[in-house]
Amino acid sequence: MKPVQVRNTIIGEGMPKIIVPLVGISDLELMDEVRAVIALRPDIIEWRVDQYSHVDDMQAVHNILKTLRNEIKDIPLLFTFRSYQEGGKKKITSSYYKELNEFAVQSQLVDLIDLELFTTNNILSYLIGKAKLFGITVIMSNHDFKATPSREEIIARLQRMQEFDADILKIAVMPNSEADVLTLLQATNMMKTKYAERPLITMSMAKMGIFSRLAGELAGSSATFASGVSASAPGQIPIAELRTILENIHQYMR
Ligand SMILES: O=C1C[C@@](O)(C(=O)O)C[C@@H](O)[C@@H]1O
Repeated sequence: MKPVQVRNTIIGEGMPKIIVPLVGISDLELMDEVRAVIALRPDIIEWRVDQYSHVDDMQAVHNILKTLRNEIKDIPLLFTFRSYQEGGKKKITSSYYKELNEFAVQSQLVDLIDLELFTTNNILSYLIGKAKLFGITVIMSNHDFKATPSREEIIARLQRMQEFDADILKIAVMPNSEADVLTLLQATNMMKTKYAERPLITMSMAKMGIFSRLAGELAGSSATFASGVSASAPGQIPIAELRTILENIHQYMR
């Protein structure tokens, strides 16, 4: 597996990287939130654009994105519009999904972009092409907020992302039993050891899935999401506590 470097952060090497989301809905909230999150020293900051109340106003998105970029300086910034079907806040058309992500890629203000696997094929291929052209790292993603697919299905989805030439492959699933958490961890480890040429990010959500957010170094997930000011998905734990756990595992595991 080849690590991916984004600014000074190397994903796929050493301790799993910690990503903290921004979920503010107004400009004011986002400004307060970004300052608080920077102070928590995340490896990567994710802007969950679907949470932003002016997401359908491209000029507003552009303005706040410039401000966020100025604030966070050299910390890698991930731009994520999470679709409504996959747990996001806002319903938009597929043409606006295309427009928004294309704008982000071309803006030179973001370092990574989240593109969902289950986006219409031609839009997905188009956006990946654009991202490659502009040197933006693509995290391709899939989310199941209801259940955990079989180990084979999880691996198949991650393989499809790799076939699309995504730089990083990500899946988040919901456990309905402890065994489901182990299924996600097994799928991650099988993918990593047998098929993955690129870094993976995997998690089993909610309280039951917490182990998966800590076990990246064992199972093969190269990054994990922690909460900063607020969580963006069930099961995220505060960054300071997560970092202590990951550092202890890193120190005593090798
Ligand atoms: O895809 C993910 C993972 C996530 O859903 C989680 O479970 O931590 C949180 C989201 O903000 C992010 O875009």
